[in-house]
Amino acid sequence: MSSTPRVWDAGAAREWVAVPRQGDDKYSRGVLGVITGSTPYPGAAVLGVDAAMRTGVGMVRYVGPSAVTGAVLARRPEVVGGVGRVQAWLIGSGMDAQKRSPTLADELGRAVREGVPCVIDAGALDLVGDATGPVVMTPHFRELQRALAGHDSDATVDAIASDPPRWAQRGADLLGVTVLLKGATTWVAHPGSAAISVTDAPGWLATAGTGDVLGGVLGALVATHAREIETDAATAMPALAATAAWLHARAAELASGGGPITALDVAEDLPTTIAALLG
Ligand SMILES: NC(=O)C1=CN([C@@H]2O[C@H](COP(=O)(O)OP(=O)(O)OC[C@H]3O[C@@H](n4cnc5c(N)ncnc54)[C@H](O)[C@@H]3O)[C@@H](O)[C@H]2O)[C@@H](O)CC1
Ligand SMILES: Nc1ncnc2c1ncn2[C@@H]1O[C@H](COP(=O)(O)OP(=O)(O)O)[C@@H](O)[C@H]1O
Repeated sequence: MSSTPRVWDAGAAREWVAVPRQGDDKYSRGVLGVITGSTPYPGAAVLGVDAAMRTGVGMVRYVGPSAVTGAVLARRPEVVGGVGRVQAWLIGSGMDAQKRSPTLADELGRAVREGVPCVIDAGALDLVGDATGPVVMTPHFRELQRALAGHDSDATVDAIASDPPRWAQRGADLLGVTVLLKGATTWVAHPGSAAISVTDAPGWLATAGTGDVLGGVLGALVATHAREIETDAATAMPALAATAAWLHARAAELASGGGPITALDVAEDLPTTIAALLG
């Protein structure tokens, strides 16, 4: 489908932030399961988990190597370690698919086949086709090229960079999932729907680890909208992806104030950004 892209704005984003209701508890708000990070990239797990908690979620369950779990807990002692019931999974940030251990392959395989919504990033993008529930994948240009390599030989990095909305849509149509394509403008596409753009992120956001933060924001939004996704995933998944990119861009703007930022700065400014959005 090629209708005019929609530019996501505050009014649209406000509809997709779950505010705790009277009587909610940590489970009814939504639990996010996270399998991210690795010995070479422990920071990706810390960044994603910190961002998820600061976006607002009932609980995060983290599954990973003990050293990475230690780093996550040192930053966020609220996190619960180990597998348990979750409303959504965030997987893949800070991982290398080529170096996946059998244990990790088993954990990731179980997660994507559980039927709950999955946010799939970086080193788990090869598992998109195995998922049995709704998926939003979060590639940058090189990652989208790799994900489409077996599907469309025209999908080069240069081609994707020269027309990101077309390739986000092509990725969504070929893989049958929601695609959030990262870049200076973020493009969200879903099979059969008009694309959504998220614009005006500061260029300072182009720094290591901000994509890992975005994964955490999106994971939290997906985990706190299980009911909406079950009712109408085709509406909810792209809307939640666009809202995550919008919050991420606005938190980056707030953190930056015109100057440089780190990925953790963006995560730290998420609560103020969300409070301002909710007014
Ligand atoms: N703190 C952390 O733990 C971080 C972990 N990260 C993780 O790192 C993994 C790899 O992500 P990438 O996006 O880098 O993966 P990509 O494989 O897409 O990018 C690597 C590419 O960048 C090229 N490259 C490397 N250094 C370069 C340089 N100095 N100048 C120009 N090109 C250069 C390489 O040749 C390669 O083609 C992912 O799992 C990601 O989640 C990143 O998010 C960065 C932060
Ligand atoms: N020039 C830019 N202007 C604004 N935002 C950008 C720019 N380049 C990248 N971004 C954003 O920064 C983030 C980088 O994510 P990613 O490439 O996954 O990095 P990392 O793997 O280091 O976390 C994405 O949210 C992307 O949309």
